[in-house]
Amino acid sequence: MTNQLRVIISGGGTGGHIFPAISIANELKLRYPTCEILFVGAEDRMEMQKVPEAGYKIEGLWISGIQRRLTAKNLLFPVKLVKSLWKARDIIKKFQPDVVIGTGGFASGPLLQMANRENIPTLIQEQNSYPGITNKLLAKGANTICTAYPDMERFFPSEKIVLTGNPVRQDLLDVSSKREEALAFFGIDPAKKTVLVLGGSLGARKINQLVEENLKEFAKHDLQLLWQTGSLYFEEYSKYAEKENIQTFAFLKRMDLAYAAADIIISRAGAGTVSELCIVGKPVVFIPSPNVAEDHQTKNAMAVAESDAAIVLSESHLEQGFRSIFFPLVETDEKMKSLARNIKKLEKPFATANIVNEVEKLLKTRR
Ligand SMILES: CC(=O)N[C@H]1[C@@H](OP(=O)(O)OP(=O)(O)OC[C@H]2O[C@@H](n3ccc(=O)[nH]c3=O)[C@H](O)[C@@H]2O)O[C@H](CO)[C@@H](O)[C@@H]1O
Repeated sequence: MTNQLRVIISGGGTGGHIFPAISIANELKLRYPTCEILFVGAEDRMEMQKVPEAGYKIEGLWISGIQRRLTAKNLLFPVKLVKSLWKARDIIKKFQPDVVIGTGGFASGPLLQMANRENIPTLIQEQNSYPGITNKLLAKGANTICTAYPDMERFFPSEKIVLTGNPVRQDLLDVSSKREEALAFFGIDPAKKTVLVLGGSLGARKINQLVEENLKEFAKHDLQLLWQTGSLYFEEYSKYAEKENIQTFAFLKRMDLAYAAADIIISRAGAGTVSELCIVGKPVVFIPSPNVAEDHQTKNAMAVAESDAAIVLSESHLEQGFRSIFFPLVETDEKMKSLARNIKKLEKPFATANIVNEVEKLLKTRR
């Protein structure tokens, strides 16, 4: 290792892989202010915008996942993979990292694969209770595997696993002190309850439809909405923002303030969001996406619900279940408070620090 620490972090495709990567980078910068950090992502995905916004350099690989159907994209996959492996090797040779960290998503595949070949130590971070395909493939070559859920020995070699929790951005750690700032930022009425609606980093069509169908009910209960539609659906739903008490967002840049303003949250159950909601400590109604591998969002949400710390509604029960559960809940202060108290007990605020401790252990082996 040279004097100046050099780290490559690779992950992306969705916010669920990008934001953990950025949190780890921020913690590294805090401990090693002069360290050089390079991100590697997939050329046309969200990380190419979010990472520079967070102040880091990123290089893109021409890579995507394999679709389950036979498509033109699939036919291109082997070509993309070979080109990405070459580019990953060039990046590694040029940047000379001391350690490479992967947070999941397709770009981390070729990058960590090449790092393994060059004998550079690698650490992977798995956010979910059911691992993504890239991390499953990379586990064999990785030195350390940081997980957020117990019992991951089913998927990964047990001697490499360290249960750390999911990294959460530093600015989300103290939302309780930001209530006033948040109300002013969104210009909302402190006398009314605020419902924050989250569809995950890409937005959720089903949740948007649910909110649209219930707009009159929200108004009847005097609730104001901060509604993250996702950029794909923003045009369709932004028209409602002309109504009083409704604000729509393609993507919320100040999640800290959105969480701080909320009295209750309706949300998808992506692993990162679940970890953040435990730290935020507010009542949550989860509507897990049924369209993810092994139904892992339901497992993420159920892990919280088992401690009486959140309500879980499956998409197939929304029509019968949502109105009869959500609106009475908003009006039952005791239940709202107990959900908030219980979810807070599940927080893991030191996950990022623990992951960087593991990175440091790997660096020592290299010295
Ligand atoms: C459809 C899909 O494949 N979802 C997966 C994806 O979810 P997704 O990309 O939605 O990821 P998460 O729920 O884990 O994290 C979302 C992140 O985006 C941030 N955020 C979200 C909305 C917004 O407007 N602003 C903002 O900053 C959240 O604060 C959070 O940090 O990755 C997760 C982690 O691997 C998985 O558990 C999910 O199943």
